[in-house]
Amino acid sequence: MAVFTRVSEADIAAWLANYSLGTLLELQGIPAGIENTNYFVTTTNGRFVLTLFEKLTADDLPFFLNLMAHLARHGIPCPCPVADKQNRFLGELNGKPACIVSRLSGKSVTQPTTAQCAAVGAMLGQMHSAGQSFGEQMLNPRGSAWRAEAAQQVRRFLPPQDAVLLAGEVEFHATHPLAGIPRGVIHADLFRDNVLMEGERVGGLIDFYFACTGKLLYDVAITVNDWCMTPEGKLDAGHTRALLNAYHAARPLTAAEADLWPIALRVAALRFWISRLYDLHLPREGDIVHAHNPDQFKRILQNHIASPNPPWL
Ligand SMILES: Nc1ncnc2c1ncn2[C@@H]1O[C@H](COP(=O)(O)OP(=O)(O)OP(=O)(O)O)[C@@H](O)[C@H]1O
Ligand SMILES: N[C@@H](CCO)C(=O)O
Repeated sequence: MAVFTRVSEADIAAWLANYSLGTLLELQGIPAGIENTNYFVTTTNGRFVLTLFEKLTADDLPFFLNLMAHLARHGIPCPCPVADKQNRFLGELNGKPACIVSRLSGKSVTQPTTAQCAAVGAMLGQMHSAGQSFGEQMLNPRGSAWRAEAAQQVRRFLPPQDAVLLAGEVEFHATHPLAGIPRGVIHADLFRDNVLMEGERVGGLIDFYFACTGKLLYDVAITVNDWCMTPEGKLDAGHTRALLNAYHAARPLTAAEADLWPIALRVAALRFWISRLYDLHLPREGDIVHAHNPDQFKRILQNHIASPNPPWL
């Protein structure tokens, strides 16, 4: 249930007076999601999504809101923040930082087709290209320092062979960083549940709150590790090639990126193995329990280590 902070029709009607969005027609809580409170808001001017941020603070948010506005301006179907009458994207509602963004159409899929993988690859390539002209920077909060620190903290919960695998991988990536390849704005969490599909086309990319500045190939690896994975934790070669070829047509991959592809897949798997272990064993106070299974990413990581020639273009 992702309505942590209640908003009444009277609350939103008063809040909307700060905007040029017309008057409220309908307010509906959105049950999906685990981080923020989300409502669908329909006004006389259209369909929107209201988000109340439960953890991110008003200091964190301008990067994400400005990024979404930038990408939307470039034609990427991502939520576009609406400015209030003082021309600000960020407001406050019921004691929480809040914003209202455009509502996109489509539904997330769980078993993507080859054509849908290609559509996501193309959209990711376009997003990376459009992101090149975004002027703001954000360090990756789930980068190498975080990996080392979080791995240290979860180590004591693991059986010995998993602790060895984890420590070995953290060390490997600390000494084999993804160097000398293109950087830019990355989504960093483009899993299936963060893409709204309309048949074979992408209706929307959502949930930009892990976005940061990083290696573009790492973002491709995060996306492939979710979209192109079989239930056994191995890459589906057809889906992977479809996604990569469509990406390449939008933002050409380089020879240096080809060389680093196996390592990018490993470090992307490691990041989610660690975060899932951390959320399982060390949940933050007030976190609701959710069912992301760390073992799935352990298996993916082990399979990547065992197959050093993953599908490429
Ligand atoms: N701009 C949007 N347009 C259409 N639907 C949206 C939009 N933003 C959110 N949604 C819907 O709301 C649901 C929850 O949103 P989201 O995934 O951003 O939740 P969250 O709690 O912020 O993040 P998390 O995925 O980390 O739990 C999505 O699955 C989607 O159905
Ligand atoms: N996409 C993440 C959770 C949200 O960041 C995962 O599946 O572990």
